[in-house]
Amino acid sequence: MEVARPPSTTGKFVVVGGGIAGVTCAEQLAIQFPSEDILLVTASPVIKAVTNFKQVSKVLEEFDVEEQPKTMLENRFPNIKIIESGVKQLKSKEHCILTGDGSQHVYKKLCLCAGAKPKLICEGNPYVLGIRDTDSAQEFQKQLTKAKRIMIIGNGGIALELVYEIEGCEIIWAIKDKAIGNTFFDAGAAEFLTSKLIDEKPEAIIAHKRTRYTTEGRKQTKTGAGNMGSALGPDWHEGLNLKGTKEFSHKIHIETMCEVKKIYLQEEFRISKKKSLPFPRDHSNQSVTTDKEIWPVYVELTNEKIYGCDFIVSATGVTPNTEPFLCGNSFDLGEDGGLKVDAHMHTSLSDVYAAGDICTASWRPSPVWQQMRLWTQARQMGWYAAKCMAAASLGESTDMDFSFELFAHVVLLGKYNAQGLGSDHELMLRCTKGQEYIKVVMQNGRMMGAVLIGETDLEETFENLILNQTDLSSYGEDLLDPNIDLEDYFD
Ligand SMILES: Cc1cc2nc3c(=O)[nH]c(=O)nc-3n(C[C@H](O)[C@H](O)[C@H](O)COP(=O)(O)OP(=O)(O)OC[C@H]3O[C@@H](n4cnc5c(N)ncnc54)[C@H](O)[C@@H]3O)c2cc1C
Ligand SMILES: NC(=O)C1=CN([C@@H]2O[C@H](COP(=O)(O)OP(=O)(O)OC[C@H]3O[C@@H](n4cnc5c(N)ncnc54)[C@H](OP(=O)(O)O)[C@@H]3O)[C@@H](O)[C@H]2O)C=CC1
Repeated sequence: MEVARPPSTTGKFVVVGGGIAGVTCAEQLAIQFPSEDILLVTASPVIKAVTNFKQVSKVLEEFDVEEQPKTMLENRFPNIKIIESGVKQLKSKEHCILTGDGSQHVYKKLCLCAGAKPKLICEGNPYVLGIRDTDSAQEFQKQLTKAKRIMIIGNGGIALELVYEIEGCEIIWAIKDKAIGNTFFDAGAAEFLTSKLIDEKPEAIIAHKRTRYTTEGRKQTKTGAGNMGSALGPDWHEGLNLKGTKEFSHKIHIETMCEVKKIYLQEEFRISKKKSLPFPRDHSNQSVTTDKEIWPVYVELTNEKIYGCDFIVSATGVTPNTEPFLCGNSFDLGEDGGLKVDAHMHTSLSDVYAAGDICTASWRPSPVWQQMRLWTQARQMGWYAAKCMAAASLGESTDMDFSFELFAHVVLLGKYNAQGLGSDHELMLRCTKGQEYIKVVMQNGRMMGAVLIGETDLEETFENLILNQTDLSSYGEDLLDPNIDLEDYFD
């Protein structure tokens, strides 16, 4: 009897992942090698493409991201062949990958761009949700329409956006830090934002002006059970109705400096005979009042408070999605579990590159750059990985891309939170309540980073000051004097 043999391909370049990093990498390879077939293997039926890209200044960039059917990419680049199947195994010694549909694809150079997945506070609990892709965002929306109260854990990008966006549902927001938004802002910026929480949505304040995100036919793009879609991005909640069962707009209570100690399901909680707290309206009698409502799930915090809720959102960061590639391969991994890459986006395995959320940048970074798992960096890394793969295959050398000279993301520049600068730095602030918040981080008279919230028009000037490491000691505090037009001085 004849046994059907799995299809097999041989390509010079194979890219895994249909997110920003993988698609940008495949596009660049397709441009550089128009007569070669570039194989893009992805688990999701839709891909993420960068459109309307504009270099605003040396490092600041503006672009839109579109979720598109894969045929659109193949039409734009006829030499890109997309295979919709998840990689199950990497056989790095044989230079091939095996996919879920039973095929085998041989590569000369491979770039892994399989993204990351939510790092949940508790795996396998149906009341603990993470948000990553279109499917998980829709599941969250579905649960929210039935909810009266939810708990949000985490103090990063997703939590910050959710607390502003959700309406008609009580939110208990539990954070490890003293102030909100710690991943992106310091306490001063957080206070500026908190005072606005009541009257304005953050987009108006943080001005997500550099990236826009659109989906084509969101409903038709389900990835199906078990398959991971690519990560969402700015405006991901547009088109989702983030409304609970109640009529009010926002009701948020923040519990600071605490973590989750234990999660009880309803029955476990009943047996434990512990008491849960109502939504805190009056802090003075919080300790004596108990919640009469029966909730599906209860969360005990490390500050001993217990709240019942409909479900919990674990917005507690991501873990690089390395699992399908590790078996039988001795990759060097970063502390965060990502595939370590060198200054040429090359992993520790021969001819295997990585870019985007899956990788951990392990080169010696510029003093004003750090890795953050963001869209902007996924695009830059995908583009640069393609450049390095092309150069290596042509026997040419490459210089580190300029985008890694200075960290720049929306309103944040360089070491905006004095990351890694030790105690030997100064902060200067200019804040006009409700209008602008400007912070600069100075070290030895040089600007190392900045936060610019509001219409400050200082982005380019500050970018130049940081990149050039101009000696600003003679200006002292006048640097932020609103009567001095900095642009005239330094542009
Ligand atoms: C809710 C949310 C909001 C965000 N908002 C912002 C924002 O405002 N600004 C910003 O800069 N960043 C934002 N981010 C972060 C940003 O989306 C990610 O950093 C970026 O998209 C990562 O791109 P990537 O290509 O590395 O990975 P992903 O986009 O995760 O793509 C990974 C791809 O790999 C595929 N894949 C996975 N496993 C396999 C496998 N085994 N075989 C084949 N294919 C596989 C997936 O299907 C997917 O196509 C947000 C993230 C989330 C979750
Ligand atoms: N506007 C933007 O740029 C946005 C970007 N994103 C990106 O999407 C990805 C996922 O977002 P998100 O989940 O918010 O991740 P982030 O990495 O932004 O934030 C995670 C937050 O959770 C905290 N945390 C981690 N573990 C625990 C724990 N066990 N208990 C309590 N708190 C914990 C972290 O604190 P600590 O750091 O102290 O560990 C941090 O405050 C990230 O890559 C993020 O950058 C998402 C939305 C918007």
